[in-house]
Amino acid sequence: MKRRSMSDGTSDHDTDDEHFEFHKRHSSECECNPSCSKDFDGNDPPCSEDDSDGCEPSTRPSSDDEYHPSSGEEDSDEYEPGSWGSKRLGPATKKRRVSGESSDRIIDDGDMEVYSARMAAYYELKQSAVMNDGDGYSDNDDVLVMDDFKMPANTWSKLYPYQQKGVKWLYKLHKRQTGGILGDEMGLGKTVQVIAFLIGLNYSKLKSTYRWLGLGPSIIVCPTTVMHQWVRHFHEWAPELRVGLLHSSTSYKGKMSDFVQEMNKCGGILIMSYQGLCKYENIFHKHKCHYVILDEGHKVRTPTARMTIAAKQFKTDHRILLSGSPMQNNLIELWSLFDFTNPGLLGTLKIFEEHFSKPIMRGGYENASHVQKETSKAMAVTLNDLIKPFLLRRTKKEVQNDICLPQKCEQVLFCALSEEQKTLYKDFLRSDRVEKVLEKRKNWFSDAMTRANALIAIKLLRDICNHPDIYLRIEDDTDEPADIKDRFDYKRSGKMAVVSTLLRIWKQQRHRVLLFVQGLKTLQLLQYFLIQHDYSHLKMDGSTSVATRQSLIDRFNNDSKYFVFLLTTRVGGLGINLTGANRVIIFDPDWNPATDSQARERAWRIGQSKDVTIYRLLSVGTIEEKIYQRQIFKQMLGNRVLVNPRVDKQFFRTSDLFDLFSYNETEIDPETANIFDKAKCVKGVIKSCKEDDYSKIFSEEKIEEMREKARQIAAQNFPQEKPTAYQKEVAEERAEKLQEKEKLKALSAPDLVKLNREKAKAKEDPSINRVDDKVTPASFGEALRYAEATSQLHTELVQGKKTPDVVAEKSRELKLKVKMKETYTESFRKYMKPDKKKLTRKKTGEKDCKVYVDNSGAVDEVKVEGLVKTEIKIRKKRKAGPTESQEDYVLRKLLRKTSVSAVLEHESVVHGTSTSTLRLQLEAEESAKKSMEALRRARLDNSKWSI
Ligand SMILES: Nc1ncnc2c1ncn2[C@@H]1O[C@H](COP(=O)(O)OP(=O)(O)OP(=O)(O)O)[C@@H](O)[C@H]1O
Repeated sequence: MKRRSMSDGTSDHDTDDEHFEFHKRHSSECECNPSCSKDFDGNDPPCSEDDSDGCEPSTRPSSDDEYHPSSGEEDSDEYEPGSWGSKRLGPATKKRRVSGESSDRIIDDGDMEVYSARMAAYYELKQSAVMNDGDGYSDNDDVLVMDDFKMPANTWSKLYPYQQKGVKWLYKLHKRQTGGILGDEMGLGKTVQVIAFLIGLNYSKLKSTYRWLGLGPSIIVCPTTVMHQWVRHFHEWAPELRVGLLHSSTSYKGKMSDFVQEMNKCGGILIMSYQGLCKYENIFHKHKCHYVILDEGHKVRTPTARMTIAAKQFKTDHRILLSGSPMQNNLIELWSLFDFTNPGLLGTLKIFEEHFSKPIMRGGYENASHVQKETSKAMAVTLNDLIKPFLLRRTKKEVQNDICLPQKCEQVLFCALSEEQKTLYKDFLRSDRVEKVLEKRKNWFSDAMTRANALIAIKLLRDICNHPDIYLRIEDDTDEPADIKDRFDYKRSGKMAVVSTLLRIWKQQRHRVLLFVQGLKTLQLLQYFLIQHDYSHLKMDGSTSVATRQSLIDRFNNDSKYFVFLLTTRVGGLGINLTGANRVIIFDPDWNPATDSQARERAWRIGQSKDVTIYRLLSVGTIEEKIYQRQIFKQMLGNRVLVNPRVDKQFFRTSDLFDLFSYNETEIDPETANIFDKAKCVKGVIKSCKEDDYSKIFSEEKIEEMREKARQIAAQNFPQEKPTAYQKEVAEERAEKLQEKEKLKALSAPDLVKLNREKAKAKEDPSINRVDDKVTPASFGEALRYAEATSQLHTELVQGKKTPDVVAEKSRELKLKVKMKETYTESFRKYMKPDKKKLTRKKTGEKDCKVYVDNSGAVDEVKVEGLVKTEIKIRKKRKAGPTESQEDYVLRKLLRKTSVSAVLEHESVVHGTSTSTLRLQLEAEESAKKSMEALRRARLDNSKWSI
């Protein structure tokens, strides 16, 4: 049998695929290596795809920790030949990069020459008036934030109020010489808060316990993909700080040990990747540093992983961890994060596991006794109280008043398998491979071989769910035919057929899409599909070189010609800003709920101006449903500890292997929808809107484009010497709209937020309306009617049907009525409702074109057939039909025309279910007290305890 070769050092490490290949090649019985510890939920093996350095040692989950992290990591620490020693930037390149001319790549300050040139350019700019950028602050103004902690006023003023609170919180930790977790939801500006805090430290010149004045040398560890984003943020917010990359893409030219020393001496900031932690640990552990900040710090959630151990070795008094998803799979992970920031706070791992992790987890199962449930709750309350001072977490909902984000709608789509997939799925479940796994199901978790076999079997089931080709190509093990791209048939996959419908509609609606997938092979097939359909797209996975990732991101965000960004969840899902898109598809679920949430948050974050819709696709009745259910379990567990420990939540019972290796063909009623019976589940067909409610089908731009086309045809067929008042009005309106669009494009993120806030305010207060450029107390409806009536009077004046005097008199009357806020009378109505226009259809002679002309002879409306599939009728003001949003329209189409059988609202699944339990508080509290006592003892014994 021929095998496809393993990926080389620079390939994607973000998929299960290599892992699978590894098993296939190294196993005997079912070709699986029993020593591999990747657990049932997709945890990391030593050979894990995410960890090219082999940072992760074997970690064996205990049976109680049924759900462990999935291999979270995203990338290889790609090596560019000749870096460190030989990579040189020509002076021209340097100059261009420093001056910020069109350059794809962001360059760090590793090379002293580059830094000096950047500083020279910066000071030159600062001298000029440009730097007094209208904030109302001069460069010398500062703000006394608290105690002696100061900050330049123009930085402080740019922070949102909740961010200012975040900076104060960081300073409080600093004063107490303790660490903490900044756990704000993704996209709320954790990076910005940390940089502002560091600017403050630098600016305040406070004395530290060590020899540094202000800010000393600091280290930021982050995912490889966002290293350049950090550099960019520093250059924007703290241009004077020297920031170097401890990575092959740095501009430094010498040995890395010299580089670390140089940066340490000059108090610079080193940015490095998690892979770098293992690679360079011997170098940076020699130096003491002021601050160590772990961005996406949940990466150190596995206590025994090498990168976790390396992170905990830094010589520093101040440790900050940033993570939008601090708890992902279980409580041990939370322990590991606090063990980095506040060593000893949660006792030893053993004590924590026994007294917190297990009881809280057990009480979460559906079959837990009342005592277990109450104990779980009491322990969660205790744990929540313990960590509260060291964890700051704000959700987007909580700070909505500050940031005014547009709406987000997140749905789970249950897609049926295609007939071919169903056959493959059922055959596989009946195969020897599955039988062997199930034979040993009693001890499957403790037996490495069975666990590994189960993992492979699950992987294959997931492959079938994605597309038969992925599975068949592995099973047949034939060479990839050259014409696979052309022969590829997406319809053989139920989910891909749904993607096809979604993309078709979204293309019409002019939305832009992030398409996230887990595996490389699925990614490849989806790319074939995009090419076949001529959808312009970009792609990013682990094989994309680190240095070009940021420029790809920028390209997508800034160039609307790209319709789809195809990404692997692990590479594209972490830390980056992709606000250019407003539609997200998560093609297959990850065991780790945070992986999918992180992906979705790339679009719904500060800087997004449009409403965002997210679709998670699940193959109904299959393993994917089970994975999703476990995601919810984990998410509820996280909420119990981090959000509200007092709330009862209905969890699941522990799983049986049979449960995972089963297939429920009932497509109409997905199991998940039944479990979360209180969640909003849309089954069947949504009430339809009027077919001609085109605003739901086409984007505003598209409709405007069609209108324009119609106008052009009308103008050709009915040339008029003078434009009518209506036409003038329309032209003016159009010009205004265009201007507004241009303005919006030029707005910065905070200005956009400000604008959104004003709009939201105006929506809330219907009494604020502008008539004749004055704010009137009239209701919006009245103001509109007034505007219509005035416009009608004006038309009649132009047509010579009324004299100027009469029009002026009537206008005055109208104005008066609006101002007096009267309900409109008969006489008023007379003006408001102009006679119905008698429309006559005229033959234009041009094919596919109908023009309607009103009785005054003016072209009222043009209908162009064939321009788009459906006839477009754009009448003036149509009475609003049943309000169907674009999302409802899409769902209706999916339910009617594709294999989607049901839709669940994700948020209502996570937050909406509850069951009442008997309260056995006394026993629970007693148990909680005992655990606290054990923890106290553990703390005393723990030599690491430092607070
Ligand atoms: N006060 C602000 N003014 C302008 N832009 C801001 C501000 N705060 C945040 N942003 C912008 O919001 C976006 C998200 O910020 P950032 O990347 O820091 O979020 P995050 O919380 O670190 O997200 P994640 O958890 O996904 O990494 C960035 O583009 C950032 O520039």
